[in-house]
Amino acid sequence: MRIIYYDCFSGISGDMNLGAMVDLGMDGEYLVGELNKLSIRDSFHVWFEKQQKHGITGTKAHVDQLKHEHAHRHLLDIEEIIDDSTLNQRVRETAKGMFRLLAEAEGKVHGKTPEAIHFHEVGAVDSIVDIVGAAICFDYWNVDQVLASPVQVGGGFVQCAHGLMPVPAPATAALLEGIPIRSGLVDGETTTPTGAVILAYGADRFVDSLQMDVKGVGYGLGTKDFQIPNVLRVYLAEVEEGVQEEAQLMIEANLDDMNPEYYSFVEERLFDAGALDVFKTPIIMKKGRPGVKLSVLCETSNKDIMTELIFTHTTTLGVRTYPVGKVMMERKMIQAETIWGRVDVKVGIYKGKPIKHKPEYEQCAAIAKENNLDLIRVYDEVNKQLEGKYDRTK
Ligand SMILES: O=C([S-])c1cc(C(=O)S)c[n+]([C@@H]2O[C@H](COP(=O)(O)O)[C@@H](O)[C@H]2O)c1
Ligand code: NI
Repeated sequence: MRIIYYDCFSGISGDMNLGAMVDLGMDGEYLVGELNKLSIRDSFHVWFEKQQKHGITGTKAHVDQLKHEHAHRHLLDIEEIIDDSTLNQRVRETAKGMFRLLAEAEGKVHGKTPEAIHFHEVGAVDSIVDIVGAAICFDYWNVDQVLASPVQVGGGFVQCAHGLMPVPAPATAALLEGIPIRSGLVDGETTTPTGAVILAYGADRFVDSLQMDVKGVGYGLGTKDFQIPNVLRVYLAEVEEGVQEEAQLMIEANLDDMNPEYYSFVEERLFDAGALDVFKTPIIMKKGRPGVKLSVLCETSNKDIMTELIFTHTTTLGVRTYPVGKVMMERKMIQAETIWGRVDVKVGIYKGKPIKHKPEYEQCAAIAKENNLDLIRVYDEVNKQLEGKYDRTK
């Protein structure tokens, strides 16, 4: 499987992304030619330059604004600009999808609907170039999956049109919901709303570590200078199809003196903080005492927060930790149209072949309750609808 892996140790912004893509081998002239399909082509000049940061040679993308503008665009204005272009449909849909996500994040922050949002900085010409450019890049590389590392957001405060904003800026924080982030490596904004939306929309998965066969590496240089190299690294790589082995961590504690009511409380906290799994095993401890082994599977980088939660919310005085390899089948979601409505179905893919599927339990249970049916009948109907929809032998 061909992938692009975003290594966001110093975050991501729209121009760092464009620079990294050209550095990875995308023809800069092709990218500029595609961007010139926008009706606002006379308002910008995009060019690329090889530069160094901390001795790392990479590509700096320059987006010069040619006309002074005070345009405060709404989502509909931007959708119109994109639709008026001669860009291919996939690029137009991706770019509009990213702007909608951005508008939803801004809407959440400013208490407005996405349509009512008055984009200022994030709707300026350079943001349109960065986002449409990102859509052109995704279309150009046409990889099977886009993966990314946890995202460094930086720290401190940033000056923007709203005034001083905490880093990550609120729109960035809203866009990064559900995405693993790291903060505080530098005093400044390493990830902007535009960078965040590229990952929030474009990345299929976020992983701490990855086994890959690297085919190319590109560095996109940022504008600011930090103590760390302000660059975005991207890899073009092959990963083995069907199975993915990731290094994760198991944290365990044996408990024999805890109020049973505390378990669900700590479990909820652990899941909220990003635990990948939490489970309990009955055990017999010394002196014949019955107890419970609490096991928490998590990303290695979440060790401290998980340990703190276990120490704070259980009676244990210590935990055991050990690295585990987690082998995952590739998954894809498909839909089954049943007589009671649509049901999502997870398909497990091994070495490129779909070999099993599982209807989403919550949706089947809701249908069973609403229609006074037994669950087996609902599962049978979903399975019937999927017959011939995917071929297990291919
Ligand atoms: O323009 C708007 S509404 C805006 C909102 C926010 C919020 O977090 S809300 C933040 N910013 C800042 O503007 C610059 C530009 O970001 P790009 O993504 O266009 O590079 C950046 O510092 C944002 O934090 C703008
Ligand atoms: Ni804003």
